[in-house]
Amino acid sequence: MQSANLAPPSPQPGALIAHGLNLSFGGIEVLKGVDLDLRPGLVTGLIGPNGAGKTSLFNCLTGLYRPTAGRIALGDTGLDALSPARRAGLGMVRSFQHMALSPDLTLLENVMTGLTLSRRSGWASAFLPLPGGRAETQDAQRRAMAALDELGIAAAAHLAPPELPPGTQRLGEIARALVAHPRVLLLDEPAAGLNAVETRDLTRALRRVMHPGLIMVVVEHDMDLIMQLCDRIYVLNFGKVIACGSPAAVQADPEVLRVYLGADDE
Ligand SMILES: Nc1ncnc2c1ncn2[C@@H]1O[C@H](COP(=O)(O)OP(=O)(O)OP(=O)(O)O)[C@@H](O)[C@H]1O
Repeated sequence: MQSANLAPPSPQPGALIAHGLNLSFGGIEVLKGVDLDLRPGLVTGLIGPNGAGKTSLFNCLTGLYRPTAGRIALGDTGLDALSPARRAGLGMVRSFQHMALSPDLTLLENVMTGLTLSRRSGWASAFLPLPGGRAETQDAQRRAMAALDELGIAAAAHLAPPELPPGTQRLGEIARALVAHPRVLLLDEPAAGLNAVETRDLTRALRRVMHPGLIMVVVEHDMDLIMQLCDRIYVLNFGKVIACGSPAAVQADPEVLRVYLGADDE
């Protein structure tokens, strides 16, 4: 069993690494010296009480927020000077809390929008007789259908999101995020608004789509999902990493228990 200590694991090729991240807003320190080692082939959970800094940390990784100190790298590529769009171009995809699908497109079309960045001809080619456009659209449809199939919701491909239960819509959002085969998938509260059965199905689907080249990072308050899905967990409290390790090790960590049992008087 891995121990819940803060010693940084040895670096791994292709990992998403953060070192010494600080973030402040108007003198208030939101992140304090955060180190992360997010590895390909592992699902890493990021947990902590409300306001601990989890979403802010996601925002630093994707480039939405500029840390006041520290370094972030994906494999050999330093990300610090790169815009959110450049980071997305490197294969970093993020789902936002409550990021809805478009109600005016079918589920399949929604997932196809996840390929927009990698299309050569742009969406005009889907409607105009441009050379190569039709083949590209057919390829996008094939890829989107494969993503839906992988998540077990291909039967709903031609329905519009308002016709679908929340769990299927959420899986559709995941399919849209996965369709372009990202290197890094950052999920912000994927179980928000789902019932227990939908959350269980989501957990299984996320486990199924994991592969050795994918770095999956999940911020979530649902502890069942976190404990069943994650290989490693970082626990944040007041902007600091207080524990890191396997689900079993983190659950047994006295500092984590103190924070989660409400005995934290910091
Ligand atoms: N743009 C901002 N301007 C000012 N303060 C901010 C900003 N973004 C985040 N914060 C502050 O940073 C702290 C951490 O917020 P953050 O949303 O990252 O926490 P969290 O762990 O994701 O919380 P939750 O679980 O409730 O989503 C909070 O005190 C929040 O008010």
